[in-house]
Amino acid sequence: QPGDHRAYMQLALSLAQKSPPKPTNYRVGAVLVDLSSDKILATGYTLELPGNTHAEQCCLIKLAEQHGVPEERLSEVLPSKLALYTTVEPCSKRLSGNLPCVERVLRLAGTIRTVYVGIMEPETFVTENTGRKSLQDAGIPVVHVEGLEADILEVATAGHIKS
Ligand SMILES: Nc1nc(=O)c(N)c(NC[C@H](O)[C@H](O)[C@H](O)COP(=O)(O)O)[nH]1
Ligand SMILES: [Zn+2]
Repeated sequence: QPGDHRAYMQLALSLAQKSPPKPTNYRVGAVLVDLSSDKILATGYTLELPGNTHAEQCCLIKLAEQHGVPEERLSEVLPSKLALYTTVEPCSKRLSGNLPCVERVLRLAGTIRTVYVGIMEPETFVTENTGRKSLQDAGIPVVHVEGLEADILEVATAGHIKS
């Protein structure tokens, strides 16, 4: 129901506000929800975990550690109907060269069923985020949860040098 989506996106935004501002990325929050139980399996925000980590990546790292499996084998241990909420759409390319979150989500296709996003990625670092198409081509709908765009963008870019 729309109300739930908004609540999860609002939670993701509150997580994003914990991210240390940096000029070279966005401050993003993510929540991974088990649709069968409506329980939150993991939360994450940009740079929460050591290394140049993304919000979505932090959710997956935490679950991999909890279950004692590598991230790419999470679909063997997680419930089979999950939804990922992320304030900014998953990245399809990272200037650092690290594995993009779209790839991380695609590895879990069939487990992560839907991706809910607050805004599409701005063009500051990557001019065209091709993630939405990749996900939808893999049968993972990307759904825009409306209403928080201005707040999400403000939080996401708080570390950027304002021209
Ligand atoms: N969805 C998403 N979640 C994040 O937690 C995050 N930081 C970004 N940001 C996307 C942006 O395109 C990359 O941050 C830059 O391309 C720099 O790449 P690194 O972050 O240094 O790997 N996007
Ligand atoms: Zn990412």
